[in-house]
Amino acid sequence: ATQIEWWHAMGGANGEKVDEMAKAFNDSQNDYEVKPVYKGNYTETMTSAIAAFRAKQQPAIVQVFEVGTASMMAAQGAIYPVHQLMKDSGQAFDESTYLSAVTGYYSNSEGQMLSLPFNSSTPVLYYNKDLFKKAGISQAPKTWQDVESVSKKLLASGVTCGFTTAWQSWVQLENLSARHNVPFATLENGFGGVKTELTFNGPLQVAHVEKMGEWQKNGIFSYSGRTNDGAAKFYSQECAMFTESSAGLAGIKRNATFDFGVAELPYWEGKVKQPSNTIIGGASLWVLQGHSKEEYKGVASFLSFLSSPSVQADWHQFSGYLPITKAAYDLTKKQGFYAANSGTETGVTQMTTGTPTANTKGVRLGNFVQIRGIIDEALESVWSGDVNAQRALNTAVERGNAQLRRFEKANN
Ligand SMILES: O=P(O)(O)OC[C@H](O)CO
Repeated sequence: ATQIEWWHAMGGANGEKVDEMAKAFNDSQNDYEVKPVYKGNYTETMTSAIAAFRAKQQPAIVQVFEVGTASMMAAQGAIYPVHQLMKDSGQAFDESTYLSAVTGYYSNSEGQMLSLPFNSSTPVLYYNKDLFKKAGISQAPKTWQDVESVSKKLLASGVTCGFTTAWQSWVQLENLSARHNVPFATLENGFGGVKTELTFNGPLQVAHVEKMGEWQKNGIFSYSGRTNDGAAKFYSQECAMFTESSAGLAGIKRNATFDFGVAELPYWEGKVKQPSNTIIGGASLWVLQGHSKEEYKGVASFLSFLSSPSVQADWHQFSGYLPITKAAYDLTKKQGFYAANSGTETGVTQMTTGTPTANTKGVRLGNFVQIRGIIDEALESVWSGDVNAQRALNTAVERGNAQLRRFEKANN
């Protein structure tokens, strides 16, 4: 069989599921063998793929997080656009069967899909129902004001921390901005071109980060690191709430020894009438140039397999990643999964309510990996009490804009 390498960043429960999916594809036919290779976290996987490409050792498929999207789109000689691959391989491929809220992010200006949004997510709030009960709280928080008042009750009942967060830039700045229909960057958050400039140092973001700085001091918030390390504090019941990707679900289901609920990402009451949709995260599968026609036929067949309603629905239900096709969503509904597993539809409805605006389609920036690092440093300087929110965000905007100008120069 023709071998196809698939580099990915899925660890833990979702990593095991990835192996299972590749095996199911391999067992379903005799021509191709997909070999999934775990390359570390998202940044490590992307860095390895770039290095491998330079050394002409690149895999046929690589999973790249949403942060790397603009860079991948710009790497024209290195990628094989998925819509083109499907056409060249004679695979049936209808872009309209995918959820537009998801595919819009990974399509070019002509609406053609450049990568396959294999695992798209959006952030939600997980909460520990047992600890809530003990503290006499009967409702999940809807607003950040609620998060504060609920946390005070939790702390009074003996809980160590109100909430922690995963992916602080994604949840507490990128999605915070979208939820309040406020720009994170100019030119439609970067969708409008490489001349985009960061704007996340506005009044909404500054007030939120300032508040979180205060909460870090009084125990309402507890910082846990840049990716999803906060999960450990939620599992151990140190923190009663956790803002994290919808795909945190697989790990929580496996590790939580308590009853938990899923609520929508909070918003600030008084700062927006109706909160807007949250935005996309997770990753997509990019096909890289430099392989044989036969391998590409296998890749196309594998991508069709991954998009098929039963495989998609199973992956969505197991992981908490969004269903990428309407058929997978309908199938999940028909199977009674949402009704039987309360909270599992939260991410989907939150992501697809209302019509996306220029501020809520997503964030697509060049050198975003570096910009996330700059934002992480800025936020950490606030959590440690060294710098105030306004100054920290001003500095991050200034340093981030320098990264954007560098990208503009290289890609204009
Ligand atoms: O945990 P994931 O895979 O949903 O990804 C979350 C963020 O989008 C990473 O940038």
